[in-house]
Amino acid sequence: MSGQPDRFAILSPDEMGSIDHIASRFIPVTTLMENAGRAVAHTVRRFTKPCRVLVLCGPGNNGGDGYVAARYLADMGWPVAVAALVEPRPGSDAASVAARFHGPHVPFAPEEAARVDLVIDAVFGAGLSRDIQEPVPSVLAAAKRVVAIDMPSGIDGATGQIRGYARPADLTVTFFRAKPGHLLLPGRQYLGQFEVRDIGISAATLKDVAVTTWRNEPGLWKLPVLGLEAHKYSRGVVSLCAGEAMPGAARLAATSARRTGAGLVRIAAGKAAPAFRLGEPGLIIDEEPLADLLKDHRRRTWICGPGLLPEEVEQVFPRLVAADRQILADAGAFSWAAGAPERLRGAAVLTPHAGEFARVFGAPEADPPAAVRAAAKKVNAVVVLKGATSIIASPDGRMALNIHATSALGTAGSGDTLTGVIGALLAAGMEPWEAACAGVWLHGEAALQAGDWLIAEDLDMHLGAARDRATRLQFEK
Ligand SMILES: NC(=O)C1=CN([C@@H]2O[C@H](COP(=O)(O)OP(=O)(O)OC[C@H]3O[C@@H](n4cnc5c(N)ncnc54)[C@H](O)[C@@H]3O)[C@@H](O)[C@H]2O)[C@@H](O)CC1
Ligand SMILES: [K+]
Repeated sequence: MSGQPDRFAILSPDEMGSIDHIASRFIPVTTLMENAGRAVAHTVRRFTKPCRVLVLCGPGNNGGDGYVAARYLADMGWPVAVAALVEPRPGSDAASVAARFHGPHVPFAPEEAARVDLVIDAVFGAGLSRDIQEPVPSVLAAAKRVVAIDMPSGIDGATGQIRGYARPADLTVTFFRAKPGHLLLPGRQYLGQFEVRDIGISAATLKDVAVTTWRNEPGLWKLPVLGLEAHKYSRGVVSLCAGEAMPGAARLAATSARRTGAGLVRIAAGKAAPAFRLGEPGLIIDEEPLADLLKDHRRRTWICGPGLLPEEVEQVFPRLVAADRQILADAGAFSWAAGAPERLRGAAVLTPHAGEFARVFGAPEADPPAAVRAAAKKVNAVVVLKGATSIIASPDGRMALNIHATSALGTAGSGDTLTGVIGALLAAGMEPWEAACAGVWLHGEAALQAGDWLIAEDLDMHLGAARDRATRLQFEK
């Protein structure tokens, strides 16, 4: 796809399979496997002092990596045995590396796993194609410590979902690039320490697969620069629709938009104006009818939803669409569009949390990334599914996964703050998917700085420092 940096690429197991296939034109699969197994052995050596190891090997190439790791550890003098769930298919690459392990083979049984200090899980990786079954769960459960190769067996690399059973690992070593299942929950919680190791595959191979998914980091996007001639209109005007019921939500969004560099933030409050007049002196409150406010074409970006009741959204959202405004929809907009996602067509960005997403589009079930991508296509808008791992999907197919955040963001009002942050970046002229990605990262960084007991208002005070950090990081290679 477009020019997003390769270093942030995330590859689905199928895409990784294509990369392996392309790489194997230049490097034999057995060499890739050799590199993978050696990388695991070296990572294990750094992870723990020498101890008794059992390597659990499955029938495919993940098992192949396991046989190689076993040989390297044995060569280092560690006591190592292998237990094969199923022997690799004769003539396969895995069979060829398995033949080079000359140490002991023991039964694939819980007693064997319990006897050793460390189990290396090379049962299934990218090839996991169905729920795992006994004896795999009992054997993994009996282990004292586990190092997983590529992915803890049972975690779906594409979705992070558990296929039947998974045992949390203490260390997971994957190759070349992370997979979605490493970032998405619950998979992310099963990795322990996580390492991505080079196995000799060139980044140039990424050009041959259409990468569509990236880790959300500065450099995936770049923040607007404050030019010498900047003025409040060039920096961007953010307008918010507000109501009487929950003025706090609109104020939080307005303040964070101001703290994210918006030149001017105005609240279209109508009858609710008195509720806002005693607020921050730098906020402009408009009482005029929306139709009059929309005559001002400098007011391009509108936030619609925080603090609004569904019937209030009904009054304003269609008019904003008719006036061809750039709309960021949140909160009340999702109650208004419950079960009717087509109502949100015309918005540029939607920022639902899981409950709101389910209300509008249905629950994402077993494949959240696919569900968010489908939702973005359906409404032709960028959709941010907010959560511990936020998923940011564009209707053109690009998707970013954000883990740069903290669960301390699970506090009232932090979603309104995010809306303001993204609104300001939109108003500054960032392309919607990039604005959404940057907003989610800045919001996460502000929260990391604010600490575990943050309240939504605290985030504002850290947005400037979050911006500085993003600006530094976005030019790193
Ligand atoms: N293809 C390559 O060039 C390379 C692959 N690598 C490794 O190879 C792995 C992928 O290898 P494979 O594609 O062979 O896949 P796996 O080794 O993950 O598993 C595939 C095998 O497991 C079986 N299987 C899948 N789910 C099962 C279940 N629930 N119960 C029982 N059997 C099940 C399949 O029928 C197949 O025989 C990666 O995870 C990585 O560790 C590395 O060696 C680097 C090079
Ligand atoms: K594994």
